[in-house]
Amino acid sequence: MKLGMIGLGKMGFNLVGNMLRHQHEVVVYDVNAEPRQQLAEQGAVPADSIAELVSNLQSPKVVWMMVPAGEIVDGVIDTLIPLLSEGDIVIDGGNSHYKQSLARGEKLRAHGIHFLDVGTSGGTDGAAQGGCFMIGGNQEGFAAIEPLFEDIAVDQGYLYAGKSGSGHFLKMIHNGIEYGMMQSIAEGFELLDKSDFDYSYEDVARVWSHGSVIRSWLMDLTQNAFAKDPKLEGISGVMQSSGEGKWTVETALDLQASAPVIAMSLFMRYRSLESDTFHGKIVAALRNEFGGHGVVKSN
Ligand SMILES: O=C(CO)[C@H](O)[C@H](O)COP(=O)(O)O
Repeated sequence: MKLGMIGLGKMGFNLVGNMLRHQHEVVVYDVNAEPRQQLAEQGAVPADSIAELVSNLQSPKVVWMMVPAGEIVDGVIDTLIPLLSEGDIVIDGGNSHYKQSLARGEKLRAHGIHFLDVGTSGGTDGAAQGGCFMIGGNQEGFAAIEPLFEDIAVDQGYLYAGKSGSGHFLKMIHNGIEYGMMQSIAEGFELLDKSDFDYSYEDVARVWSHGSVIRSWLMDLTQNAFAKDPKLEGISGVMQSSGEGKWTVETALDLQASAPVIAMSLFMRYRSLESDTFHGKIVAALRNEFGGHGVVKSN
């Protein structure tokens, strides 16, 4: 099929490569000219603007957005609306908040445009070789492009989950699980590191990756990371986050559901951004006040 891709960062770029390998025709646009040019060399049709991209498509026009979550998504949708017609399909494959996807679905529905909110997982390799897609939104729109997902997903790696928002909700929960799993793996290795035993962490990750209950892609990636740097001395322990863990915890609070592992994983990320804390000083001061316990003086 023929479709347009807006946003050629790591994920969008690799998805286009995957689509081209499966003989789909892809018209590509990004604010940066370089990835457009690189993909043109692989057979994509480069466009200099969103309007040019849309004019290169046939009805029903299918436009996939792979741009950073937030205002940029709304900006692209506002640009697309006057360029599209009833029955056309807009896909948001980024990590948007599901509530925003619900609202965007409504907005596009008012123009007769189908909207699909698609959570995309599998990292950059998955995007290039076969990813995992969690799809919400208009069922008619999904049915029209299901063959695309059959091609670009790993075997059984796509799911039409239901109404608008359900794809991005599923991806948000997936990322919450991801936080908890990564934190748990990390804590296990921290305990090994603090013990009296002398382990090769690469070997440990390898053996845990083979037949153990905790074997997983994340464990494979742990092995890869230790293979490159046996004690990870080249990187600091600052753990950034881009919002999905926070949204998962906010959702747990809204639902009055308990999600302690995911919540603590999120807070551990925040803690890693600070080298010292005011609350730490207070607890240390109080221990000193009530028990005369020693404090570490600051420089
Ligand atoms: O969606 C992803 C993986 O599934 C992205 O890599 C996302 O950035 C991960 O979340 P965070 O940046 O908060 O760790």
